[in-house]
Amino acid sequence: MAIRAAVAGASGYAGGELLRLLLAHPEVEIGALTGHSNAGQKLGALQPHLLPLAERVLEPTSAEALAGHDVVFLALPHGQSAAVAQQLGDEVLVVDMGADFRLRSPADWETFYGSEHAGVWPYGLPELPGARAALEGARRVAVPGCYPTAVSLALLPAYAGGLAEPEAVVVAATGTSGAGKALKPHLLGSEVMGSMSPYGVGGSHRHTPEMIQNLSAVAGEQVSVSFTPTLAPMSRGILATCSAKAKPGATAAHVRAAYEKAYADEPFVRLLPEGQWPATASVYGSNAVQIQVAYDGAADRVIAISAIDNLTKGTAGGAVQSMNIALGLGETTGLSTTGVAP
Ligand SMILES: NC(=O)C1=CN([C@@H]2O[C@H](COP(=O)(O)OP(=O)(O)OC[C@H]3O[C@@H](n4cnc5c(N)ncnc54)[C@H](OP(=O)(O)O)[C@@H]3O)[C@@H](O)[C@H]2O)C=CC1
Ligand SMILES: CC(=O)N[C@@H](CCC(=O)OP(=O)(O)O)C(=O)O
Repeated sequence: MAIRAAVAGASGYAGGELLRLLLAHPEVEIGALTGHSNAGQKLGALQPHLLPLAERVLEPTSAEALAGHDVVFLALPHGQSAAVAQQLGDEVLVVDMGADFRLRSPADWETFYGSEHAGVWPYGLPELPGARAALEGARRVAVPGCYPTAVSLALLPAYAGGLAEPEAVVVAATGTSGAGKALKPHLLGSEVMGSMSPYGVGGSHRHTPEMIQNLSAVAGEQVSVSFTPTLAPMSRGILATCSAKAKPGATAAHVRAAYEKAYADEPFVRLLPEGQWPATASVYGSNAVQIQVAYDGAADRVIAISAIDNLTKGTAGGAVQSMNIALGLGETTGLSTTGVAP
């Protein structure tokens, strides 16, 4: 019997990408689709690339509209998920693509999001140690932020292998879809085209505590992350350049071996052959994470670079991968590592 899935926030970028993936998922039947200001509109007017769903009408987001499904995906702005989730019952799988249940520290939540902490759910980054076990049979899942996905996977083998000092420096470029569909003056075409610019500098980006949470758990010691996001003139993609000083005794061979071992059996993470470098174009529309690592002997630093599609592995693909694990389906069902090029 098909798994019936509802999508709240179906008019947004994350909801749209999720629906693209669910349309190709062999076990899923798409149920209710809800929106907010666009409730009452046909999906075809808002997500014209989703032709099979063009005639579907968005309902207002409510517990009644989302009732009667096996899975409810929440692709809502931060702070909106808890109130909806608590009305849905314990037996339904709720997959939250927002930030509300990602952070373990209430103090971090309050500092970076400025509201009351809603709680913590099993974290939907299966590649982290222990994460798959926590997701199996779960009925609540917090999908990671897009930057924390790219950065955590880039640095995981370095910290798990004890090869890097606990002071990471990350500079990452992202596409404009990361900011969602709502109108923002700094995201007008004329501001973004032909230019790259930093934002959220100096430890102020809300994904910083999530990266610290992930990397510290892997390293077994507190890791600091100096994170600088930049906006690039592309619709999708994240390229994260991450580095940390090497621990004494680390060599290029140790670093390569640690990365090969960490990702040998991961279906979506690909350590590229030496000499090849990740590119956002190579993972466009795919659930793949491309990674390359180098040891810079002159600076004695480990340099790890990852590329993901922020909307796919960075959000909707991670949500589907987590759903598959939670429901006992094959983890890769309905997901692809094949991108679109050129
Ligand atoms: N874009 C990305 O790359 C990523 C996004 N996410 C997360 O996914 C979630 C959605 O982001 P995204 O799709 O980019 O954002 P969008 O702005 O594109 O979409 C937001 C969605 O939420 C609905 N919505 C807006 N306000 C409310 C409200 N007050 N109550 C209920 N629904 C509301 C909108 O409905 P309507 O249009 O009808 O008003 C729309 O469907 C966010 O939490 C975001 O952090 C996570 C990782 C990456
Ligand atoms: C360009 C841009 O603004 N990108 C977003 C990406 C974050 C994101 O979408 O993730 P969550 O909202 O799920 O945490 C940002 O930096 O805030």
